Amino acid sequence: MTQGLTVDGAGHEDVLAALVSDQVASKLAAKDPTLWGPAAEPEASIRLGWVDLPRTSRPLLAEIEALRAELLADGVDHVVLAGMGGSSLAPEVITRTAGVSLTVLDSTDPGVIQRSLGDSLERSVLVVSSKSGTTVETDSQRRAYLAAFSDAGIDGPSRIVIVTDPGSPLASLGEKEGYRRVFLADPNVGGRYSALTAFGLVPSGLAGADIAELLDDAEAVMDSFAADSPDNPALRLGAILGGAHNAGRDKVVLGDGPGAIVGFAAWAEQLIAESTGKEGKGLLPVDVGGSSASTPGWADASSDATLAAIGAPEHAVDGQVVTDGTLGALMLLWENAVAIAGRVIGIDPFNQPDVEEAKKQARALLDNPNAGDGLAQSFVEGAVEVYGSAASSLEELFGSLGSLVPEHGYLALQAYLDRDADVDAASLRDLVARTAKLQTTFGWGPRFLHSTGQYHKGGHPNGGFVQLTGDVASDLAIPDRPYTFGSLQKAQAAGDARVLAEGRGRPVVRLHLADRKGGLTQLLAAAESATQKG
Ligand SMILES: O=P(O)(O)OC[C@H]1O[C@](O)(CO)[C@@H](O)[C@@H]1O
Repeated sequence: MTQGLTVDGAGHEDVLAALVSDQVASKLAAKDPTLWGPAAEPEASIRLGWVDLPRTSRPLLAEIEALRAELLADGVDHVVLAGMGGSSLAPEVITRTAGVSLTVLDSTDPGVIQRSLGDSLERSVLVVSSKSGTTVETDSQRRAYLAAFSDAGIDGPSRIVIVTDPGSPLASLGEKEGYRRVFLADPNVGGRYSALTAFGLVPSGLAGADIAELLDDAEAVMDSFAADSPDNPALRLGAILGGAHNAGRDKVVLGDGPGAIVGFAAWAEQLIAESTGKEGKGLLPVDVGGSSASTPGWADASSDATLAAIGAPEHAVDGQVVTDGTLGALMLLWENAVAIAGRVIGIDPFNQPDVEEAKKQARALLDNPNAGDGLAQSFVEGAVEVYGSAASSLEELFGSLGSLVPEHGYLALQAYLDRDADVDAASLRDLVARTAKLQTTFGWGPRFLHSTGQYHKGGHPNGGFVQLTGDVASDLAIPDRPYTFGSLQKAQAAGDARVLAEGRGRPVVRLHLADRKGGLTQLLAAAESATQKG
């Protein structure tokens, strides 16, 4: 057993034996880019920097600590992070685990942005994190903060810290505009593998998390992942995940045990979905929140899912795998295991071929907003407008969602709303899963587009999609852009709906809340009633 880490689970011993005899673990530790076949080799050759980050990231620690001290000396102690997907999910879980405060802006909802701008601006530093330096959400948030700093008489550039890849447009902008600091991250690490690079460490360290301990915890298990042995926990987890996929279990249910690391599943979702969900294959991560006998998707999971607990589950289930340990150890474990599962599944775990399409559609819709999502209006019930459904009432709609997809398909709820003010939307997941008796995911848009979005478009073609959108009470301009946050959010939902429905032939239903609060109350009541009847 590796110190600080447990992987408890069995199965697919043949797959494990093949991985051992092919020396996959030692080759991965040596950054061998040939492990995923010739087509993946060029990408893999520039994406394996993550395997030894617990050692190579050490020099960053002193730099981050020095900047934190400087900011604190200036009275700046409120850290806000603008970043999507791999540029924010790791800092979110790291800071939550450490119990320190970090405001994560990974939304285009005008209410979310306005609330953040109104919170302690005079004490704020904005960390703008983007590997590509071109992500529209992140750039828009940077613009909004610069304008707000300027309006408040604060020197904006001195309050902006950049994390990006060398040579990106954001790197040059940061230098040109004289931002407080530009951290150049290791370019040989992709976004979803970047937890232990500057992308994970800078915002977390500035917010006060013990990032040295995080690296220590990861380093403590790193060498055990290089062993070509059936006892190697990463090899075992990779064999279970990949072997299960190839035997028809195309979903991984992530169930938090009591006291599990909060937010780990949201981080793992991106790693699993973006890495494996492509070419009509892959593992759909389903974050079910708990792991009790009454958690929909956990105890009642069927033969299409592998159950993976984060921490010991409340309700043990046959065939489950339990992963437990420190955050640093778990992150490195899952990164290794997903890369290994990618080899078993037969895909390139380091590309994300289907993500760009929805971005293109959203850009086109910003230029031509009247084009919409192409879904016809079905009916209006109270504050809810329904598009793309054959049902004639909300209760009927919730009662019939399961029939949208084939046996062992899945449903995805995608809420382009405010994840604090409209948090009740997340309760729909359990109700829908219970009624449809299908694995059901829930994601906040546009956040999920940079996470599970790749799987929904590129993975197994057996998903049905329910978008939730809402009227905006008070919109917010994006400085020097011809669109607002509200219109960007709308275009992102419509763009993704178009790619899913027209591009991929997947069923898409949209529920638009003309009044968010009232509409959500109606949706919950209708879903509850469909559950009772179902
Ligand atoms: O760091 P960036 O370049 O802003 O990208 C953010 C996220 O967007 C994606 O490219 C997907 O859209 C992810 O892979 C990445 O983590």
